[in-house]
Amino acid sequence: MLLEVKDLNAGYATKGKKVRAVKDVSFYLENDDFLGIAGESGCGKSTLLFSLIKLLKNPGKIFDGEIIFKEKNILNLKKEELRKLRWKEFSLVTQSAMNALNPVMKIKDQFADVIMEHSKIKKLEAYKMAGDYLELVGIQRERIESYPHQLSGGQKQRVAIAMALVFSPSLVIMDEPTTALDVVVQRSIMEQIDKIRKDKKFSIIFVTHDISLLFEISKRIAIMYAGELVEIGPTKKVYKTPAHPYTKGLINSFPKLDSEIKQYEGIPGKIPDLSQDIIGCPFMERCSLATEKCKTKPEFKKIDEGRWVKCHFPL
Ligand SMILES: Nc1ncnc2c1ncn2[C@@H]1O[C@H](COP(=O)(O)OP(=O)(O)OP(=O)(O)O)[C@@H](O)[C@H]1O
Repeated sequence: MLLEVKDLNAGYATKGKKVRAVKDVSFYLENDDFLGIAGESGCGKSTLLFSLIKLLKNPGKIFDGEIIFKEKNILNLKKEELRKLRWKEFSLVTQSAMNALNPVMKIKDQFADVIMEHSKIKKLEAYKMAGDYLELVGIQRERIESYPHQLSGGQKQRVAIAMALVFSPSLVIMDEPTTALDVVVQRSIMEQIDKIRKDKKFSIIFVTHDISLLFEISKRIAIMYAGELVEIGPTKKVYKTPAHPYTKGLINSFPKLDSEIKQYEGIPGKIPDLSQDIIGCPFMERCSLATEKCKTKPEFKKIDEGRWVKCHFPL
């Protein structure tokens, strides 16, 4: 087991208001796994990702729970211990990663900075690694001599991804890594990342608004609703036989590549206010199958091998 998350609660406490963006979330991640996280805007996906590697920024806070990464509870680690794990054991790629590149430094020196700060590797070797990793993500190695402004947006984002992979971490967290790019470039980058992942056998947790890409490319999928994890399982099975009514609604709300049907339905209603206490199932107000029982909180229960759902009446 690479990562185990137990009853994680996180969110934002400001001016007497507490937003519970991640509520009692539990799941695990194996080595060589590719977990996609789906859910509507504001359901807590980014808060969850940043909590996992303790990078939640103020006023964000982890309230309680456990995050066990390679048998260590991340939440008990001191700053210095955590710093040693970053880049080497886990790394992060965000939508704006490419903007974090220094405009007045050649790509090779940006690699060298990261590599030399976290290892005893010397400059020339770091330059060679920069070239190797650029090639890995589909950029000619000569481009290590370029400055960021000489690269396209897609290339810059590939550079940021290459940097996140340079120490072969076991876990790469990706929060909308390709959203700033056009759809064709997005797909091609994600397909390439998955190829590298399979080859090097690391794990990815991935968030994107492109739900069809998420369903196509991930091995397992987690569905979040109003801060809660409502379903998790192998992607193909979840797609074919969604167990939570919200998952079914979400699948019906995006166009399918394999279908003639051009019309797709949205889910009426909106996600509840996360600063209010939610009693019972958070999806109850929008669910056509809801009964009196849904006023009580459903448990996250196992329904099949590797599949869990939080619903009193799974489909
Ligand atoms: N700095 C903050 N202060 C207060 N509340 C916040 C802050 N950042 C996020 N939130 C709230 O936390 C909840 C979850 O936000 P989060 O960004 O994790 O969701 P998300 O699913 O990643 O959304 P999106 O898909 O739009 O990125 C939302 O209700 C959001 O308004």
